[in-house]
Amino acid sequence: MAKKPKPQLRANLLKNRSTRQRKNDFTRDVEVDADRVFELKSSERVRGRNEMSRKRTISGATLDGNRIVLEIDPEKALYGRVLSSVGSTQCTVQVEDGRRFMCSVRRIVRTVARETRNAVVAGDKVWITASDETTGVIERVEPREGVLSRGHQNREHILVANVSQMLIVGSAAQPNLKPALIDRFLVSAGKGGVHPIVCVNKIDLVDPVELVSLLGWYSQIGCDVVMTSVTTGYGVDRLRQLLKNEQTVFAGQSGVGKSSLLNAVQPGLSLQTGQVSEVTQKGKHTTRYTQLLPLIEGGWVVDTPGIRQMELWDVRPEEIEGYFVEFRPFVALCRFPSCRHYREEDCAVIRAVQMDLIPRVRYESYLRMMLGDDA
Ligand SMILES: Nc1nc2c(ncn2[C@@H]2O[C@H](COP(=O)(O)OP(=O)(O)OP(=O)(O)O)[C@@H](O)[C@H]2O)c(=O)[nH]1
Ligand SMILES: [Zn+2]
Repeated sequence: MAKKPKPQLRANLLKNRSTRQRKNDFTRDVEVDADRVFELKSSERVRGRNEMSRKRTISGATLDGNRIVLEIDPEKALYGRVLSSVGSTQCTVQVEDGRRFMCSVRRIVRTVARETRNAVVAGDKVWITASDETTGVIERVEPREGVLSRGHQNREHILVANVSQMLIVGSAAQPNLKPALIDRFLVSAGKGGVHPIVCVNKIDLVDPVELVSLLGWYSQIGCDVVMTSVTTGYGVDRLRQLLKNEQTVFAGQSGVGKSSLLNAVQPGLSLQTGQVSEVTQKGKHTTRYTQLLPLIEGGWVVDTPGIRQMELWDVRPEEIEGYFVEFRPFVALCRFPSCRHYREEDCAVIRAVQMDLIPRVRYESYLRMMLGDDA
């Protein structure tokens, strides 16, 4: 039987390396599709075609709607998850049967990625072919859901992909609970499209009744809420249940007990924090990178310094209001459509705060974020 020809896809690719250019060999229809695929920024689109883009034929790819899908060999390919990616070239992938492979990335995978730097990131679901027992090549990256990133648009740096929830850890005391910080993390979770869980640890140090009203508010705006004490073991089982089969990023200020909680959930977990030595012109540095820690009961957690310090995640001031979900019923009632709910006349949000329909702590968090006061 004649061998089925490999599907071919002609696409207008962002030029990411300088090889020969082909001119005048495009068809208009495909070109439009390809533009959609790459969602070129308008600034890039107005540049001369020869400067920024060129035509290429990709063998072994098909178009699924707007997306280029790279062909894989179903007999050979293994499905897995990227546990860590150092410099986006050396990726550790754990496949479904639990084996781990150190993988490089097939060049075409970078070529079809919208941004080469983010072609493969920790958390990605990928198809690989094994070269031997311990090494392999990444052949395809599945579409991402729940992406935590830093920076904007074409300067975006994706920290971790396919996160389903964020565990926002605070401590009842030592250090004191900081609702403003919890609220910042909530905005980040909202922006990344991941479900928030508010965890208040060290409840052995206070009377839990003091926390009920605040935590009630968090529960009302759709967060899961859990109180824990690593010292007494209170709440640890419930936390373990919340983490099971989920992809969870740990966030929270230093000293609140994130590492202690990880170890309480699964002994030894927090010791696995990733570290690499990097030699640069300024000498040798130790860089910690994003690493997924698989849970024995299913799912995985991410606990990385870069992700813990969420103040790095830029959210524009005018975006913030949208992440304070309890403001929503009132925003439309403000006199000015552009109301920032700060000093404007006839602001329905401020009225709602005065009537205790919106908790004052949440409103204060909003103002701090909107006005850029991180103190
Ligand atoms: N009383 C009390 N102390 C706790 C509890 N959980 C953690 N601690 C203590 O709090 C301190 C900080 O805990 P860590 O687990 O290192 O906190 P962390 O959030 O990982 O801190 P960073 O690594 O700096 O981000 C340690 O001395 C822990 O023993 C708790 O539930 N109750
Ligand atoms: Zn207003």
